[in-house]
Amino acid sequence: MNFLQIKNLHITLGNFFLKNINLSIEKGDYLTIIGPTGSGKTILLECIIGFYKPKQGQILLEGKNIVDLAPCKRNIGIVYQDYALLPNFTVFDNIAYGLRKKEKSKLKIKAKVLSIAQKLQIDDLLSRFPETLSGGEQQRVALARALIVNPKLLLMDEPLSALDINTKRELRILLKQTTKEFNTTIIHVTHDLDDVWSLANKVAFFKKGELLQFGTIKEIFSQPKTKFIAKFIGTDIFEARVQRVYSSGTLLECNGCILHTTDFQPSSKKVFLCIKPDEIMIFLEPPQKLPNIFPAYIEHIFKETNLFTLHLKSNNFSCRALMTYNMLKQLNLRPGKKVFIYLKPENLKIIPQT
Ligand SMILES: Nc1ncnc2c1ncn2[C@@H]1O[C@H](COP(=O)(O)OP(=O)(O)OP(=O)(O)O)[C@@H](O)[C@H]1O
Repeated sequence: MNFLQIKNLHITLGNFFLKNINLSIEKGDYLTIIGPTGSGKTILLECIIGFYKPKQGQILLEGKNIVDLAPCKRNIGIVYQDYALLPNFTVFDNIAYGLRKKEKSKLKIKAKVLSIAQKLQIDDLLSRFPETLSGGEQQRVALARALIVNPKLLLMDEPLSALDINTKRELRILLKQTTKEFNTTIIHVTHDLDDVWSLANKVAFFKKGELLQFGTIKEIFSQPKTKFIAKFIGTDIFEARVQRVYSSGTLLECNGCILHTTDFQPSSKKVFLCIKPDEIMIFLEPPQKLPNIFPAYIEHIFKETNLFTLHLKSNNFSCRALMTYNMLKQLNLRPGKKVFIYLKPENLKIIPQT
């Protein structure tokens, strides 16, 4: 039995439809929901918590269909981007708020609040009021308030998006540690692929009310099902033709280059070739006896967060490569420099052109 199973779910809200959603997760899974704006990610969360009733379908939590259960009876917590703390309550009272409905012993409440506040490193803030806290501190309080009642399932709608990069990083670590310790099952809506990489083990991709792909993080990132998903997750896409399928892979023609990949796509001759910028290798001299080596030069180098993106141009195509600062320095890479690109056959993925 799956911990959470969503079966044939249809939701209608005004002119918007979520259509035939099917997915299931296990206890302790961390599912991130991604996709363009307006694709129905929040509506799905709010349907799971019980704010909207589906038109059709089931939401089975530990085998029990909860669609007719009042939100307060579902034992599902939710954390929003804007924290939604009670302004006239201290941090202590905000965290204790939900627990007081279940637990009457003041001593037990105090001990639980202290314990979770310590875990989330906000125990020195307990007497303060929300408006005196930073965004990162408020989000920790919101998280403590959600976790203290030990929800079966915790839903989070862009919980880190209002925070700066460093606070996001710290909170991701805390989120990972705390939810692991509590063995919380999480569904987290985000626009930030760093959240997906650092937190999730499963990913659901939505577009215009449809679940386009659902799978493990490896499946989504290494085998995106459509060109749209591949682009969204930052992969470079090229049109290619299958030349030959052989026992250990496929030979492709792409802009006049012949490429080897270990991937198969037998259903289609015309395919898209996906190259992930973090999987491109750069050499100063052409390595011997390796396939898929192309001379290129560096057009531009851009700094993005703590990595550098190199824009590379070969005779046949342009692509991007991600590098650390150390790598850039070690190879003395700069705009205009000639290099050799190595596209490892295992890293080249193909999807059909439909
Ligand atoms: N109560 C409502 N009644 C009618 N339409 C709604 C309602 N709530 C949301 N919508 C519409 O449903 C669509 C999906 O909304 P939703 O908030 O789920 O998108 P989202 O994928 O979470 O987007 P974002 O990434 O921008 O937060 C949007 O077009 C939105 O305008």
